[in-house]
Amino acid sequence: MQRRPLKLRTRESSDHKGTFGRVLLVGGSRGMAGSISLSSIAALHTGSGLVAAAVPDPVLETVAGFHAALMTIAMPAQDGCFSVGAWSPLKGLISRQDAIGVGPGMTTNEGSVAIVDGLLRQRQTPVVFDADALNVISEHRLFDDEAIVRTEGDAAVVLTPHPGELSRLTGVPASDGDEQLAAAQRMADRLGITIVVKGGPTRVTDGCAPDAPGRTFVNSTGNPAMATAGCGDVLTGVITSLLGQGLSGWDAARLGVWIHGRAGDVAASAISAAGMTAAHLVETLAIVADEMAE
Ligand SMILES: NC(=O)C1=CN([C@@H]2O[C@H](COP(=O)(O)OP(=O)(O)OC[C@H]3O[C@@H](n4cnc5c(N)ncnc54)[C@H](O)[C@@H]3O)[C@@H](O)[C@H]2O)[C@@H](O)CC1
Ligand SMILES: Nc1ncnc2c1ncn2[C@@H]1O[C@H](COP(=O)(O)OP(=O)(O)O)[C@@H](O)[C@H]1O
Ligand SMILES: [Mg+2]
Repeated sequence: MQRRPLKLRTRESSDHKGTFGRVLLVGGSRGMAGSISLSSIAALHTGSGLVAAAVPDPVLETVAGFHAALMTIAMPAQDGCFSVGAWSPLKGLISRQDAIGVGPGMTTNEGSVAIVDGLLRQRQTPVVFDADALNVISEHRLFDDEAIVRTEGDAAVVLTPHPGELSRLTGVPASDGDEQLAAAQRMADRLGITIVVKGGPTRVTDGCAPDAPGRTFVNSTGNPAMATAGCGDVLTGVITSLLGQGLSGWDAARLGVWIHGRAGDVAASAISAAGMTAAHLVETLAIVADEMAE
């Protein structure tokens, strides 16, 4: 089996939905309802017990229509996106979640800024920041504030930038892969977080182990068929699910990119490199998910 980084335990008869975590995906907007739906369904297909999507009210029915098992929570909206009034009800949901994933399809409007800033300042629930959540961090330089640095005992923070998002976060051009990884390692060490540098191959770097600064994992799965809309949104749901199942940021990110790439490899050979979409990826994820525990 291609260098799986770690192994999940197998399921037992005494297990129940709570055993596998309750997670919340936050994102979506009119025109980008699919992104947060892919993240949410990916969390279900990675084994979460309970998954809800907190979305702007106008897209709730669209998101809910993607999967009967998915719960949806309507948030205050303006022009089809989160309004600044969305942070208050969302804040009230945090303590009940085992993990949160935020960013896919949310846009970088003022409602998104309030949500991302608030999720960065809380320390009790693990959070994956992806897509427009990363763009909000870049545009408003939220990482300049030392108050968001994670220390021992704080819940995990995992970032999942593609090279374009990482370029906005670090100022290092997407064309300079090695320097982008070095900048990500420095950022992970400074902030005490985990960063998934997506691409071919994907690398994971982590600053949470005092005795192993900048530790890095190079993923051995995945392929260019995954260069298609929504495949990163799927990964957000995978890592959120594994955080919700009790894994650390380092473990959830490494195992998450590994099983995500495995699903991409199986889907590409079953469908075709050009024809595969994120919809195929998220379905194949459900088929290969047990490889995390075999
Ligand atoms: N169905 C949906 O609702 C979808 C919504 N999406 C959302 O759309 C928003 C914008 O995300 P996008 O990623 O599409 O747009 P971005 O503008 O953030 O990133 C796309 C650009 O980033 C650069 N880039 C990305 N990967 C690169 C690489 N490996 N090497 C060099 N340059 C690279 C390229 O310039 C590319 O045009 C996000 O919120 C995302 O979640 C997308 O995920 C697509 C699907
Ligand atoms: N050439 C490639 N080889 C391996 N994986 C790839 C390749 N191109 C893209 N991917 C993977 O596909 C995903 C793309 O993420 P992203 O650009 O955020 O997609 P989206 O935002 O559209 O969902 C990442 O997980 C990335 O690692
Ligand atoms: Mg993306």
